[in-house]
Amino acid sequence: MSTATTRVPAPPAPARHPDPGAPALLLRGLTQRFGSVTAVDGIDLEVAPGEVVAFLGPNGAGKTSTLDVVLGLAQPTSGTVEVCGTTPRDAVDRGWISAVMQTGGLLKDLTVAETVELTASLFSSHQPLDAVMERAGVSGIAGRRVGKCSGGEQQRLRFAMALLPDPRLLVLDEPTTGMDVEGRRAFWKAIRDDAQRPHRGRTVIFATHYLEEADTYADRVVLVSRGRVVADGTAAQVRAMSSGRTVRATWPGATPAEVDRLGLLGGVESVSLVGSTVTAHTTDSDALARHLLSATPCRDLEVTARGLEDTFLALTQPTNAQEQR
Ligand SMILES: Nc1ncnc2c1ncn2[C@@H]1O[C@H](COP(=O)(O)OP(=O)(O)OP(=O)(O)O)[C@@H](O)[C@H]1O
Repeated sequence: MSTATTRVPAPPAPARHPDPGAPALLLRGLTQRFGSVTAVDGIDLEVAPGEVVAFLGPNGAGKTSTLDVVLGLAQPTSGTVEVCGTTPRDAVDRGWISAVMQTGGLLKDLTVAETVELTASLFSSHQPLDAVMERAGVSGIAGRRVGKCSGGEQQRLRFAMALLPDPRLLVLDEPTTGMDVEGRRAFWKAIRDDAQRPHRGRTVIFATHYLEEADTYADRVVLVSRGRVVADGTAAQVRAMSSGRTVRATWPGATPAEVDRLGLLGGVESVSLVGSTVTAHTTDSDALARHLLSATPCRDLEVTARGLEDTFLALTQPTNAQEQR
């Protein structure tokens, strides 16, 4: 009988760095259903290395369901996800992706430094502890017990823990919920300073329902509603998606019927009357302003570009037809 043995090739050594040409994140047709609820409804998204992306949407838009799949915490119903060119699980194992979640993961009797040290012991290799604490802005509170740290300090500590493997992709799920203004500012300063360090190329994706956070801290805003991407671009581009302007004026003694008739003018999308203030959204503000100043007793006329908030509402609020479904 032959005793020939079959040589089994050794598994390839783990790559220490992701393929530089691979997107930091690639979602194709990502769908997540929970029973009859479609939480994520076919999301396609490609994020390049180094981008800071806000995943913005109202409650229940599907942000957490998407990020859970990206982090390998859940399997999608259908569609594909690649993190740095590999599967989420593999990316987690290699330390290429890590997360700052809203809650959990902290023991309140340990100090900040002990927490970072304990977390570091779980990695086969990690960044120097002093360096991650410095970058996350917790060096000054190294000896403080976690239970005595404010919400913002605890989030910066989670950030320090997430930096230990020096991840290429950092995922933050509504990281500043419940923080005061100063805590939010300090947290975002630490995140931005880290992302802007030369040659790091760290990609950051953060879920938020704070418009101002998306506007201020993200290079790119991906607006999601009902499990779908409804806008994608810089904050300025997303704002411009709901074209048009807001025209506001004081109309003493206006009747609802008179104000409703403004809706018949070309370009007027909506009009409302509160007290004697008329507010209209229109794609032709010149024509509406001319009409208000010449054919009505309106005064104190104001024309403003739509804000991100108007766009957010316009793109995420259900239409009547959707409400009736
Ligand atoms: N495990 C689950 N079982 C059933 N339904 C779920 C589950 N997880 C999420 N959902 C539903 O899926 C939808 C999307 O939820 P998800 O938490 O992803 O939204 P979100 O944008 O993160 O919202 P929030 O900002 O409130 O956290 C919601 O309708 C939610 O109730």
